[in-house]
Amino acid sequence: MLKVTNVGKTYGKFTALENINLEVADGEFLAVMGPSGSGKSTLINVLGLLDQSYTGEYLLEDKNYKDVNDNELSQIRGDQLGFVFQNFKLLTTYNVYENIEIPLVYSKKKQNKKHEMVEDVIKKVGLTGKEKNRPSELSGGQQQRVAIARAIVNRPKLIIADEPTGALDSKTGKEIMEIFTKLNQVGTTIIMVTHDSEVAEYAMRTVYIRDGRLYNDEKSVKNHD
Ligand SMILES: Nc1ncnc2c1ncn2[C@@H]1O[C@H](COP(=O)(O)OP(=O)(O)OP(=O)(O)O)[C@@H](O)[C@H]1O
Repeated sequence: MLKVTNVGKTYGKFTALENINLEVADGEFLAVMGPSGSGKSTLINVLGLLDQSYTGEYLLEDKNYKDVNDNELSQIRGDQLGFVFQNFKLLTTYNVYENIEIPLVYSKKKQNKKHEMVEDVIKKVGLTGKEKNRPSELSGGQQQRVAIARAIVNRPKLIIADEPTGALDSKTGKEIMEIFTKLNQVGTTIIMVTHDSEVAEYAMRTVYIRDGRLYNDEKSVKNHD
């Protein structure tokens, strides 16, 4: 799915990522753990094609998008990637259906096909009957379900989730992780940032980031100190 080779990122004199090497296979479910400020979001921004100003090489499905312009990049993001964030990032004036439909707005698919795709993901995340509700009328867990439905409606190859359970109580968080597990079981590749080791257990593999460096296991992080 993707290969990161010797990637680095600086903000002025500050090194946020250093010599990152990472390969993620098709169908993997990877958790990225690390303390606050360790570089998790910075890494995810590179992987999600949201930040092009890094050094080293990042290949997504063997392609290097470093010199692609912003317009093309947002199209590639829309076609190939699905994003889920801690604070859901739903549009408050849109209802559930309209929020989920957003990634399909520029798609050339027929209207009835789009409708079918939206209804299909609404069913998958268990929100049937809530189509007309606004986000403010939903619980946190339901809002995250909307965000997941929006992330998967275009059938992306890769889902990038940044602390998807961070704003949820543990029971609701578990329900959300069960949705991710099911998506992974049907072949979706997932990269998830989390602070929570219980949440990371849903992933097949965990990598650790500390001071902008990536480690394959917790022991090697500790040995580094
Ligand atoms: N735009 C920026 N300008 C300068 N420094 C930045 C910028 N963005 C992030 N940083 C710094 O880079 C480091 C890594 O930040 P990043 O947001 O990737 O951490 P994180 O691991 O995602 O943290 P958290 O878990 O708190 O979200 C931090 O020390 C942060 O202060």
